[in-house]
Amino acid sequence: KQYHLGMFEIGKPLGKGKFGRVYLARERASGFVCALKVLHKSELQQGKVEKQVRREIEIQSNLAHPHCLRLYGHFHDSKRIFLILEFAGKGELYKHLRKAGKFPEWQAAQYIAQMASALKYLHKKHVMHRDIKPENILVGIHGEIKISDFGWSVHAPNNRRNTMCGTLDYLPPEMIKPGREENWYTEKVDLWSLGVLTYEFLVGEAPFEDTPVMTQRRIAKCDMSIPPNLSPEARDLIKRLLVLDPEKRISLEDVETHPWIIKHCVKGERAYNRASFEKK
Ligand SMILES: COc1cccc(-c2nc(Nc3cc(C)[nH]n3)cc3ccccc23)c1
Repeated sequence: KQYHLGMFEIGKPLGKGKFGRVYLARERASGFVCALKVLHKSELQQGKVEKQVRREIEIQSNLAHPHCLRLYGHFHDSKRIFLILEFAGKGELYKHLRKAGKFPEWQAAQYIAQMASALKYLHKKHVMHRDIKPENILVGIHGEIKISDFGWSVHAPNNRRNTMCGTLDYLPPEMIKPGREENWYTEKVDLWSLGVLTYEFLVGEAPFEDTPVMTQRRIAKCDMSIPPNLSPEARDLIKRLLVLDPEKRISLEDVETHPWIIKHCVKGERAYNRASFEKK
């Protein structure tokens, strides 16, 4: 389907990302509400990210999962590239996290269960995201989360060439330690980042947060401490995700059936608790 700007009614600007602005938009013909991300070709050239944007479009337009932000289509004019994206009504997760400071365990567990489901879907398609962090997660109108910004996602396995920018907090050891052997890494990098995300949801700051040099050193040694007020189940899951050896990290299937997730996410469990509560 061919799209062009005239097909859309542009609404309020939602915000500015790193390489573009995002507007609320509505397709005139269908009335369908979406988010229109406008990227300026000149800025992409300066930032040397055209390839990344092409990859983001290629990968994200082939994804269809409730917890991955949909890319419905794209088009361009002489100066700009337009991405027609799913609209997530409650905006950026990291703003909710900063406002709340940290999330209660039941909320964090629901988010991590949704992330595990999305990552399972991506990994089945041999796509690794490589940039899982609160800034790249949006919240839908029903409070469900959506992984967005697939700019760093690639087909696994991969040998990192392009330099990483932004925070180091979420990088796994195998992506920072210049290995003697080729630093080939797999989608298991997303498991490490899931562990960092779980920690940050529950503690309010990342486990290796420090100066850039210290962060790298602490990641390479998995030097972090889990505050005592976390439940034993939450601590256990974090420790099974933040493992230096990628092959020894807990699998996404085991994350989904982990006691911490079951305790907070299985409907039966909640209904059971409520039922037993009402009986008293
Ligand atoms: C930097 O702040 C930014 C940047 C870009 C978008 C938002 C934003 N986005 C969305 N939803 C979206 C965005 C996309 C690509 N799909 N759905 C909703 C919001 C609601 C309140 C404030 C802000 C919002 C913020």
